[in-house]
Amino acid sequence: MRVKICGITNLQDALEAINAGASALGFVFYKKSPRYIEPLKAKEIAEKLPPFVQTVGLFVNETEEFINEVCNDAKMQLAQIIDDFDVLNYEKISSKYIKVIRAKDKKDLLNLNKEYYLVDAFVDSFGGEGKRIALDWFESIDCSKFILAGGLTTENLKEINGFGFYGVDVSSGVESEVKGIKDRQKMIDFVKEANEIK
Ligand SMILES: O=C(O)c1ccccc1NCC(=O)[C@H](O)[C@H](O)COP(=O)(O)O
Repeated sequence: MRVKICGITNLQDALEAINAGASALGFVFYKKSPRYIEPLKAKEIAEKLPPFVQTVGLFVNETEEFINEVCNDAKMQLAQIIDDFDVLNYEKISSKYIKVIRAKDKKDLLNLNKEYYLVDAFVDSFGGEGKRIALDWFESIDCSKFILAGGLTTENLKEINGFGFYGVDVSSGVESEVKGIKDRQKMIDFVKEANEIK
C-alpha cells in the first residue's frame, strides 16, 4: 500500500520518511498550519530528494494561480487541493492534482467521478488533527481510488485491512511531541504496518 507522509518541514524528516519507505511527502502551504513550510524551503528539500518519491503540495482554498506558482517554485509534482467552495477551474491547474474530500458523512463518498481522491476527516482547522473517519462509511464502496487520511497510527492501521484503499496519508500519527517534527521510529513502524494491509 502507498504511504504519504504529510507535514514535512525539514530535510532530515524527509529523508527518514523515504528511508522508512514512504512513496510521497506532503508539504503544507497553508499559513495557519503549524506545519506550514515556505515554498523556497520546500524547494530546497525537494531538490535533495532521491528518485521515485513524489512531492505533494497541500493547498487550502487557494486560487489556480497561487497553486500553479507554488507548485512550480517549490518543485511539487502533485497538488493536493482542498476547495471547500468548489470554485476552482481544474483545467487551469498546470500540475497533476488530487482533490481532497473532507468527509462529514457517508453521503460525501457517493456519486464521485472516477478519479483518485484523498479522503480526510472533516475538521474545522482543515487537517493534521488526528481525527478519524468512521470506517463503516466505506462499506460496500469501491475504495481502490481512495487515499485514506485522518487519525491513522501504526496501532489502528489494521482496522482498514480488507477495504482495498489505494493508499494512506498520515501526519500527526508519526509526529514527535512537537507538531511539524516527525518521529523516525514511528514512520518506520507505520510504513511497515501499512505494507501488511490489503
Ligand atoms: O497538517 C496540517 O496542519 C494541515 C493544515 C491544513 C490542511 C491540511 C493539513 N493536513 C492534512 C494532512 O496532513 C493529512 O492529509 C491528514 O489531515 C491527516 O492528518 P492526521 O490526521 O494528522 O494524520
